[in-house]
Amino acid sequence: MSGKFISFEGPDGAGKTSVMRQIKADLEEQFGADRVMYTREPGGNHISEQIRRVLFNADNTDMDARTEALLFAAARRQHIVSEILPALQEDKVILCDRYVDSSIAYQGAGRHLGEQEIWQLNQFAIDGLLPELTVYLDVPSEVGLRRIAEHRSDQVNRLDKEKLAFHHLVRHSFLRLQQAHPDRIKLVDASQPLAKVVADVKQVINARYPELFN
Ligand SMILES: Nc1ncnc2c1ncn2[C@@H]1O[C@H](COP(=O)(O)OP(=O)(O)OP(=O)(O)O)[C@@H](O)[C@H]1O
Ligand SMILES: Cc1cn([C@H]2C[C@H](O)[C@@H](COP(=O)(O)O)O2)c(=O)[nH]c1=O
Repeated sequence: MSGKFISFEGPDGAGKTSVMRQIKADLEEQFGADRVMYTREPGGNHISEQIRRVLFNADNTDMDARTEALLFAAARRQHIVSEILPALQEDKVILCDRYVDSSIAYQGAGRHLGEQEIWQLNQFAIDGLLPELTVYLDVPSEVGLRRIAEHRSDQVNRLDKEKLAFHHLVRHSFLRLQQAHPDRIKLVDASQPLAKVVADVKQVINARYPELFN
């Protein structure tokens, strides 16, 4: 098995955490815990986790949109260097909760900074590193936000609190990204029951990496 970089994307409440938990457990059963790494953006190491706290602090209502975009890119850079590159060197399967597509959708479209501008900004951070496979969990914004409101109201972050119009812009940006990069980004209908979503995600991963979930 050689290193594999798989990212998971989706609007808030799409079910990434729930799906990735199951995918990680099943891969660990197949290959052993030391061959699989779950990690998340922004975060995954002590520097990026500090940036995460600044980004999601509900008191930071006056944060400028470009500041926000730069902080996400900075957290991404550190995460690549501290987590992703070493895990690739160690031939692990990397399950990464969000990556550059989230910045394009949330900051580029949601914050009106421009998708191309955010892509350009992030080139310095990612230095050419893209996942081989991105699983995009698609769910209508209303459904995702309802799930969060019903089950996770204690953990609502600064971005979850944005208005519905913001979340619509984010989702449609993800859909455009998927259409522009159909080889890398695979769409899974995440409005289905969780077990079916997990089964569909496994199928998508297996299609790219036949040795996984065979
Ligand atoms: N397919 C599903 N059907 C119904 N409920 C679901 C489904 N997937 C996840 N949920 C529930 O929706 C809520 C949000 O799920 P989860 O935390 O996995 O989403 P997420 O994409 O990681 O969210 P966020 O982007 O905000 O971190 C949880 O309470 C979870 O139990
Ligand atoms: C990487 C990244 C994330 N975001 C947003 C998307 C979500 O609202 C939060 C992350 O929370 P989650 O529980 O980990 O899904 O941050 C963003 O706006 N831009 C980014 O680049």
